[in-house]
Amino acid sequence: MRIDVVSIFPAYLDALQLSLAGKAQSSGLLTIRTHDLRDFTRDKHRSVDDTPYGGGAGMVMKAEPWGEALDSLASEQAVIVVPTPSGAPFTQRTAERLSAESHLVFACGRYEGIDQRVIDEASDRWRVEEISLGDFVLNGGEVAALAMIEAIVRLVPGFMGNPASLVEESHGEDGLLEYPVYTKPASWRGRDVPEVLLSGNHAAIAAWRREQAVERTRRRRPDLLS
Ligand SMILES: N#Cc1c(-c2ccc3ccn(Cc4cccnc4)c3c2)n[nH]c1N
Repeated sequence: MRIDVVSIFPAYLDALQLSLAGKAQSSGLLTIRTHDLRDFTRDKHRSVDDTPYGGGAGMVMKAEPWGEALDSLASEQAVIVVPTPSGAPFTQRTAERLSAESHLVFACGRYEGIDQRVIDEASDRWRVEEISLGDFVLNGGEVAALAMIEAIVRLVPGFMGNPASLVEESHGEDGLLEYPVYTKPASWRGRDVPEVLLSGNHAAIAAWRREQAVERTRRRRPDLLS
């Protein structure tokens, strides 16, 4: 999989070179490249924003640099992912679907957003997905792109050292939240690991974990049970 990320703050995405993403890149599973939108400007001030038509507060990202950037970076089979507060919710299903793609181009906006004509023109040439990380307001798309990319690349076959760790996950196939987890020591500050987890009785452990997952989901995310 190839991922290109375009931003006026490309250094925001440096974290992707760490941890698993960095390892996957060295193994050839994944190529992640970040790009500065200003490198696609043609004026001496390297302008990327201007005042909004129709008035209103803030600035809007100019169409020209984005057009040049997508022309240069997006392959025919690319999916253009546009993080935006007005997008469709990003879910585990979204991550699963995008993890099957060969090329993703993340367009990270700032200010009040990107000139709509960029999205409209791109939609005539590529698959475009406007996606929101959640119902809260960020100052730009970079943090959302980081989260989405991490959720996506960990599902790429061969990426996670132990694929089994992908099986029992919160928001996984059964739609429940994850059960509580414990490790050594068996007793810590007077708090003991639940006996069943030390029993070696795998059926009882599985039943306890399911019960915990259902109870946790009922308390924290009743919407997942409806
Ligand atoms: N995904 C996602 C997001 C964003 C987000 C993503 C991209 C941009 C580009 C600019 N802003 C600021 C801005 C703020 C308010 C209105 N319009 C724009 C962005 C916010 N905010 N919250 C999310 N879940």
